[in-house]
Amino acid sequence: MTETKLTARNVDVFYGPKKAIDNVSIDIDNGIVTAFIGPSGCGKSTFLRSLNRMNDTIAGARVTGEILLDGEDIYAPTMDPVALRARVGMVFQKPNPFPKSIYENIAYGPRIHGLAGNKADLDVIIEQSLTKAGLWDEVKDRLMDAGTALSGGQQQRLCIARAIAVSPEVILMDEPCSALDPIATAKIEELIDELKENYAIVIVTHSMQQAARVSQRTAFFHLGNLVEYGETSEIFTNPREEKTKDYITGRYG
Ligand SMILES: Nc1ncnc2c1ncn2[C@@H]1O[C@H](COP(=O)(O)OP(=O)(O)OP(=O)(O)O)[C@@H](O)[C@H]1O
Repeated sequence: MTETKLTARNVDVFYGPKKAIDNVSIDIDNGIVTAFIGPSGCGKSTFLRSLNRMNDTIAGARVTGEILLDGEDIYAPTMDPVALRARVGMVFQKPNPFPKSIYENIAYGPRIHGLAGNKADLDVIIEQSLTKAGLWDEVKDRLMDAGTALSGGQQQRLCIARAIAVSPEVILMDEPCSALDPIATAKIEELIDELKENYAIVIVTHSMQQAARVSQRTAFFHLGNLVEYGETSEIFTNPREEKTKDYITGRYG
């Protein structure tokens, strides 16, 4: 049984006068991976960013409608966006470790959110986060090395560990494998599969094969609209909408 973690109701997103997302409503469940697919420019990243108020950081971007996290309005004036982004973490297309040690990359979040009382607590969080991200064995003997000295795939797992370190409920991933080779991609996909037990995961991907491999639900976007949303197996074998069928059979996009 899954439970709804995030609910979007009638969400529009504008960049200045231009509407990039048009009246999207969707429920995103806990314990599964939800994939956002669709042709370039259809609004996948824009909608993803609205789920943890990352669009707040873009001048001219405006979100209307309602987005609820466990029933709580994330755009309410009482919601602190920094605290929200710890609960709804994000991993980007290009791995973006801070120019600091592996240790400090993970320690930063728990420190600013007051999650560790002392160094021993922090050490535990760091080991646990790196273990969950499948990176501990590779880095345990060089935690003071620069995060940027790791391979691209390791850097992406470091960024996942950094997101995990602040105990998020949701992890948003915006094309997390697009800068990685197939082996590093396979590792991240395995990791996503393991992590889904404990989080709601949303992944934007250009790869339909990846969506089919990692997700249980798929949302197909086109020109700012959510065209179809359902079980991934249904979307890929028996889509209801003609537009979805055209996209998954490679007719455009
Ligand atoms: N910062 C911005 N300022 C103005 N317009 C933007 C901005 N970011 C995106 N857009 C526009 O909003 C629309 C949706 O873009 P978005 O990046 O969300 O699509 P996408 O489906 O994620 O695309 P891609 O798959 O190519 O990454 C596009 O028309 C894009 O040009």
